[in-house]
Amino acid sequence: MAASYLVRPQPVKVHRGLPICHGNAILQVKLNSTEVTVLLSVEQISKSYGARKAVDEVSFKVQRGQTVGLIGPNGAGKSTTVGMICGLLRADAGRIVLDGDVIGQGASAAKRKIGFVPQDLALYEDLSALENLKLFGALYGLKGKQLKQRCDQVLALVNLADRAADAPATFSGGMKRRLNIAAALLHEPQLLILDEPTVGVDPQSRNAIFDTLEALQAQGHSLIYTSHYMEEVERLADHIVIIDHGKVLADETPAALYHRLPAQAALAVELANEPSAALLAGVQALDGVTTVERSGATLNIGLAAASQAAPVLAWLDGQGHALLHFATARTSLENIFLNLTGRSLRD
Ligand SMILES: Nc1ncnc2c1ncn2[C@@H]1O[C@H](COP(=O)(O)OP(=O)(O)OP(=O)(O)O)[C@@H](O)[C@H]1O
Repeated sequence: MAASYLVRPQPVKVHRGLPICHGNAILQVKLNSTEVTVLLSVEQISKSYGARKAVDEVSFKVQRGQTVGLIGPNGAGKSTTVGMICGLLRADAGRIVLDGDVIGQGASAAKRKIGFVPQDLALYEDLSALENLKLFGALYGLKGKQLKQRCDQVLALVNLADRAADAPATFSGGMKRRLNIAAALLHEPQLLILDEPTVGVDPQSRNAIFDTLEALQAQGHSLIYTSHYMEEVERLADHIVIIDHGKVLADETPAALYHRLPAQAALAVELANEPSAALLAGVQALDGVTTVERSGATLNIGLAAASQAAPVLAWLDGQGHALLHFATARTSLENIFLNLTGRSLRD
């Protein structure tokens, strides 16, 4: 809250959640630094559509300069949650505080601090990319030299400067999405919210979107990124909020989530012959083995630590099994949802 400050601090540059202190700017803050770095506080928000509770007492925070990944399967409540944060939907209960101001219905200064990239593209297909941006910029009250300057800056940021004169009708899905991101950045929001920005986008364009988002992160922007792909959220997010049936199941750093997984490493061993049930039971009984599955002649083994791979291989060798091939890998965070719910993130 603005009232939390003894003196409102000078603009403090942040990078990935850490304030970069200039002079004694940060010393002017009365309360502890944790409160000062919180940009968005989502506090027990709920929303029902008729009898269906889409969002059920969801809480999380976004620190300045941080990227929060909001992940959950289809229908988990992600879009409803970000819709309430943007003030597009009214929460039935709870409150949302952005930079000290409560987000409500109607136009407000607080909402101007948010840039929103919705799931459905919002572009005029037949206007040029630049004309689209000029239109959105004008809606935000930008004009003249400032509007032109911001259009050029955001086009460069999303790597579309050379396509400024072309219409989105001629763009790939990924390029349209990047133009949509550019439009959301025109008014220099403090928080950029992207709702599943890679849906319907090919892998190359997906990488171009990630490049854009990583450039924004390097500039100290704060992001909320919703997805049902764990590897996307893992790549981008400093903090991951897992949501299912409208409820928060976990709210942690990727590293902390990894620690919640029983298996930290995966070992795949291809044998000359299909392994017997007795062999599977033998592997399962070894120290550090969390899971064993058989796929044809390959054993897929979950390990509590990567260091347990060598004793498992030695044991198999000792049983007289010819090992044709083996490979180890870090376990995937994708498994955390399965671990928390017993279901897979995607059907
Ligand atoms: N306008 C609406 N009217 C009625 N029910 C809705 C409406 N919008 C969403 N829902 C329901 O609310 C729940 C949460 O939907 P929401 O779109 O927030 O989930 P999501 O996690 O964003 O899913 P997706 O990844 O499919 O977009 C779902 O059960 C959905 O069917």
